[in-house]
Amino acid sequence: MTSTDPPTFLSSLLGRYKNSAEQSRPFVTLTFAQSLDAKIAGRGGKQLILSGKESMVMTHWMRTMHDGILIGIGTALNDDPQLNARHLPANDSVPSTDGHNHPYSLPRPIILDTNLRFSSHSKLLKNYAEGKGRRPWLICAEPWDSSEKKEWLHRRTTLEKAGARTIVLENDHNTQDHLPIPSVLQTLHRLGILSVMVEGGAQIIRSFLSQIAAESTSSFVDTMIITVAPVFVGEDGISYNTVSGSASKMKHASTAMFGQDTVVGLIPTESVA
Ligand SMILES: NC(=O)C1=CN([C@@H]2O[C@H](COP(=O)(O)OP(=O)(O)OC[C@H]3O[C@@H](n4cnc5c(N)ncnc54)[C@H](OP(=O)(O)O)[C@@H]3O)[C@@H](O)[C@H]2O)C=CC1
Ligand SMILES: Nc1nc(O)c(N)c(N[C@@H]2O[C@H](COP(=O)(O)O)[C@@H](O)[C@H]2O)n1
Repeated sequence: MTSTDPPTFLSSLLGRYKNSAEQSRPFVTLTFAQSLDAKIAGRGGKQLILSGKESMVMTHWMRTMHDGILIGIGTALNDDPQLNARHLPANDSVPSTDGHNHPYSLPRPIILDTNLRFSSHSKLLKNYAEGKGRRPWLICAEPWDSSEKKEWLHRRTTLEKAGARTIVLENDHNTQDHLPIPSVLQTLHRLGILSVMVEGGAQIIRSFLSQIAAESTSSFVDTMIITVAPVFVGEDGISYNTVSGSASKMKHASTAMFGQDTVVGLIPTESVA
């Protein structure tokens, strides 16, 4: 392995993603970093850098191995993330594969944002405007209440002018509920996203775990990659909470150490390892 190759841990897990005509959704990797006491953020949602340098580099490799990277609007507003691969080694000998000014293939940022609360001053939009990142996609839904429509349309115009692409989900749901994961995935697949890395936060992780729990097999998550940092956050930290019925659907595939962090890979129970 050279410094310009992804870790074997990732290529073994994600090399299973082979597209076929029967596939109607992207391959899904659910991934996040947690503490020993299963917290993903600090008190009141304060962003915590739990991953050490080595596992953060691993996460950035993982980003380059997916067509899309999906987060919830809670994470987008709280963390103002960049979702790029800036921790990877500079390598001028590798040409950009996606027309942007960087040597690695960057995933498409995708934000589940029903009501278009995303900020037009976000780092994702700034990076896109500067040619340093892909155009972010916002998945949203029209409000059912017609009195909210005008404001919603105004926000949509503002965000599109700032560079975002808005994707309005078919109106088969109520905006009081979360965007339905199956239609989000089908829509992404139709738009050419064949693999997606789901990075969080807490509610998004919970929605995907609920989806796993609801199916007889894990037909919505192909791989879970969890970085466990050797720290305790304490009881006022934010947890995603386990979802009853999801645990038995995923089984251990491999574990690797990246610096001081333990990174665990899980695959659907019915898969052949
Ligand atoms: N340690 C780690 O690896 C990570 C930690 N984090 C942390 O997580 C925290 C943010 O988590 P949280 O506040 O829960 O926000 P999320 O990022 O999970 O976003 C939740 C919001 O997304 C929207 N949404 C739309 N569709 C769905 C759906 N199907 N399921 C769930 N949400 C949906 C909802 O807002 P609406 O109805 O308005 O659309 C919802 O309130 C931050 O503290 C961040 O630092 C985040 C990522 C990784
Ligand atoms: N792998 C990982 N380790 C942590 O310790 C984290 N806090 C996160 N968070 C996720 O990464 C996003 C920040 O990305 P950028 O550094 O801005 O590119 C954050 O929003 C979470 O999605 N991940």
